[in-house]
Amino acid sequence: MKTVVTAQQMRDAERAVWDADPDVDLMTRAAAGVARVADEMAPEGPVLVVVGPGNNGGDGLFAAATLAESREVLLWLAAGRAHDEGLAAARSAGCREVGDPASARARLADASLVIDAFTGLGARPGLPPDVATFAAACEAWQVPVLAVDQPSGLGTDGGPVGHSFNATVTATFAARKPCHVVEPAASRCGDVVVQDIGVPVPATDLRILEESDLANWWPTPDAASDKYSRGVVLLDTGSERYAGAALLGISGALHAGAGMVRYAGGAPSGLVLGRFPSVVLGEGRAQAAVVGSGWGEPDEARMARAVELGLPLVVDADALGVLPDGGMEGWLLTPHAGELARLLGVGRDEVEADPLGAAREAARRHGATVLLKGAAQYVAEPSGRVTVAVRGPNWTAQAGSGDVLAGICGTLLAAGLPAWKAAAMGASVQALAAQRHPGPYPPDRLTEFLPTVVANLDA
Ligand SMILES: NC(=O)C1=CN([C@@H]2O[C@H](COP(=O)(O)OP(=O)(O)OC[C@H]3O[C@@H](n4cnc5c(N)ncnc54)[C@H](OP(=O)(O)O)[C@@H]3O)[C@@H](O)[C@H]2O)[C@@H](O)CC1
Ligand SMILES: Nc1ncnc2c1ncn2[C@@H]1O[C@H](COP(=O)(O)OP(=O)(O)O)[C@@H](O)[C@H]1O
Ligand SMILES: [K+]
Repeated sequence: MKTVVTAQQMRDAERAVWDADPDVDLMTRAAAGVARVADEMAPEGPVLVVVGPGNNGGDGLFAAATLAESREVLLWLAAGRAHDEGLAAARSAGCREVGDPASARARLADASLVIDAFTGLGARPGLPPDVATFAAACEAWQVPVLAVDQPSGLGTDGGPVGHSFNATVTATFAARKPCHVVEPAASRCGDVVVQDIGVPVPATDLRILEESDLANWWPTPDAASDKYSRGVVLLDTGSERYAGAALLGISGALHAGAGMVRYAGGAPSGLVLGRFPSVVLGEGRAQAAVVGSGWGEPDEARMARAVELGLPLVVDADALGVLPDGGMEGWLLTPHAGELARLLGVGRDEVEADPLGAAREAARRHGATVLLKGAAQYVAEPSGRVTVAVRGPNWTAQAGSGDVLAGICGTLLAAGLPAWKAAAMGASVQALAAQRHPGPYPPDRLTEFLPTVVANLDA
């Protein structure tokens, strides 16, 4: 798991380092990391550095000075002022300056790399018009962009995206910031490289899951295991009309390694058994249940029966419209952005502009864990802690992916994992399966890759 820190948390962590040793030179370390990544991205050709007025520009200037030892480096002082010592170092290393925005844009024709060192932790969202035009030109001409700390124009802590750089690679320091992992900003960051600059990272309430976590936590049976101890998951999903949802959820549950899958939903039993003969029909002892996928409509009576089971529930799709008033501790709600908007009584655009805030609010209000599904997937707990799942390729945006995911999460809940882990691991393993088996595969085919992905998880 990797911690994500806000701008303020990062500044506090840096201050603690300086308090301990006032002479420590964090900027030199940061700049060295930037220069290294720049050389890896584009080993030769002119580099154009967009220099802002603060320390982010300072990082860019010291990196420029290093790069100028072996290649042509141009500076655009886009704010008209710049970090004094950094500028002196870059000038004495032989960097040349472009005088105005039009000349900077003209140099894009032969630049092999643009380094965006306009703003970082001190950024106000948005860009001055000249810089916004330049950023758009980089995108239009497909010039690789290395963003220092973050693409300028984004708010460090996330939020709506206006004019900003669209980075190929972002080199950040000590830890990722919310803009690197939370949409819509995350999609502007490209590959995020974290440079260690000797600033210890504090624990926070936002973190991202990694493959090694899956490897360490995946419930693996041992000699003492039997089908019951591994976890029985009950699915009350599907209907005559949406029978496929039942098959998809069952496939997810079985391929994630359920000890037993019971099916007590509305899909024809012949269809279920014809496809999955190991499924046991009807209710019975179980450790977790999955409800809502493919019901076709919110159904209060069906929800009431599920509540009576007294099990931790995965609540998906139509069942999200008939949540009980309370008593959902240990449950997992799995809305996509539209369903979360309905839960909160706000517009979908509001959820999309602040997915983290929306997921946290729903978890707090309902006293349950919330997995907000989409390109980036966030698992919010009632305490406010959020875990971001491993990201998958965008072709998994297809009907049925959510049904499969609910089944996977059901299996993990039944195996005894807490709801946040079941959700973050379930979403991540589905993403890894899609990453490792480039499709597009339909969601049920993708479930067949889950066992090999689990068997080969890299610790
Ligand atoms: N802390 C450390 O020592 C370390 C920090 N490091 C580096 O320093 C970075 C933080 O530096 P920082 O605090 O100087 O802020 P920075 O991001 O350069 O921006 C502030 C300036 O930008 C301006 N400005 C803001 N938004 C704007 C906009 N939309 N449009 C136009 N202007 C805008 C703003 O103007 P003002 O708000 O004053 O009008 C102010 O002048 C950090 O990200 C990392 O790269 C590393 O070296 C490691 C050690
Ligand atoms: N942009 C995207 N990139 C990658 N995966 C996505 C994206 N959007 C959605 N998904 C996938 O689709 C799932 C959500 O599916 P959902 O809308 O609930 O489908 P359904 O209800 O039809 O099964 C997510 O969990 C994720 O796996
Ligand atoms: K930047």
